[in-house]
Amino acid sequence: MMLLGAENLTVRIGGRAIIDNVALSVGHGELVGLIGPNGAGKTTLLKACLGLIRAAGDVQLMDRPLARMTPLERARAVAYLPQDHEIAWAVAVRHIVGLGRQPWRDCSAFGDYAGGQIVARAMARMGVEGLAERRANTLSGGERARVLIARALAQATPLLIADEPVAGLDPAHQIALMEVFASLLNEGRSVVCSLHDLGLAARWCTRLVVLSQGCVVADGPPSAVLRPEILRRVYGVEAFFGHADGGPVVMATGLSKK
Ligand SMILES: Nc1ncnc2c1ncn2[C@@H]1O[C@H](COP(=O)(O)OP(=O)(O)OP(=O)(O)O)[C@@H](O)[C@H]1O
Repeated sequence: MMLLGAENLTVRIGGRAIIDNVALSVGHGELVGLIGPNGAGKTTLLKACLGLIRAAGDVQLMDRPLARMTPLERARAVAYLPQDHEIAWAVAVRHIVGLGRQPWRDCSAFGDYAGGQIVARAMARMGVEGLAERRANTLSGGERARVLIARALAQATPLLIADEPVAGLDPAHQIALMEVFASLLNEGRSVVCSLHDLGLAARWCTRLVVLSQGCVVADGPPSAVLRPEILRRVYGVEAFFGHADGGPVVMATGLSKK
């Protein structure tokens, strides 16, 4: 079963194809990094896969047409972390994370017990247990991001779609987050996340999809995708490629000569 299957996906805004005939499929146990320059269409593609914007083409979630799923069915299939990490409400962090349980409210045979455990686990995974009673609108940017990721984890969906989840996180929290994502794969769950950090993409993702001007220009394992000619063509950068303990290292070192 595919968790996500998108075909012939096209998004037109103001007469321009922002997403141009894209195919994207995600199976179980994949950590897919969506990379590409600013304005390539990453956010638009993720939103189209979630049914959040109008798109032509076919999207299936767990082998079912997205268009025919109810909002509740969608919420049980996929969790979404938007790029904007705003929390306007002055409510306790544990309530924000608890919102992730909303799609499952009526189906626990044990009342709130199982849901409470899942919320606690999600907060522990993201290291925000100590913030449980804090008002969410008093958090730092990085804390807010981690709380919202915990909320998405509490939704306990097979698929998590995260738009730039590491933005605003310090290096330790970036790595911790990628470790959390990787740990979901053992449970058969999958993550699709847009990333700007090629080093994280190289080291943690099982697969990279490169978007450029609304088109997928590469799709494969990081070692096949993060090649000098692709980075030069797509980003206009030269990069350092190396190896360190535990995996590959990629870092943009300069702009390519025009
Ligand atoms: N509602 C809209 N109206 C006009 N243009 C739009 C709209 N939404 C997106 N675009 C344009 O579509 C293109 C793709 O935007 P998108 O946000 O998907 O890119 P992105 O790859 O996520 O970029 P970034 O890395 O900067 O976040 C951009 O040129 C953007 O200006």
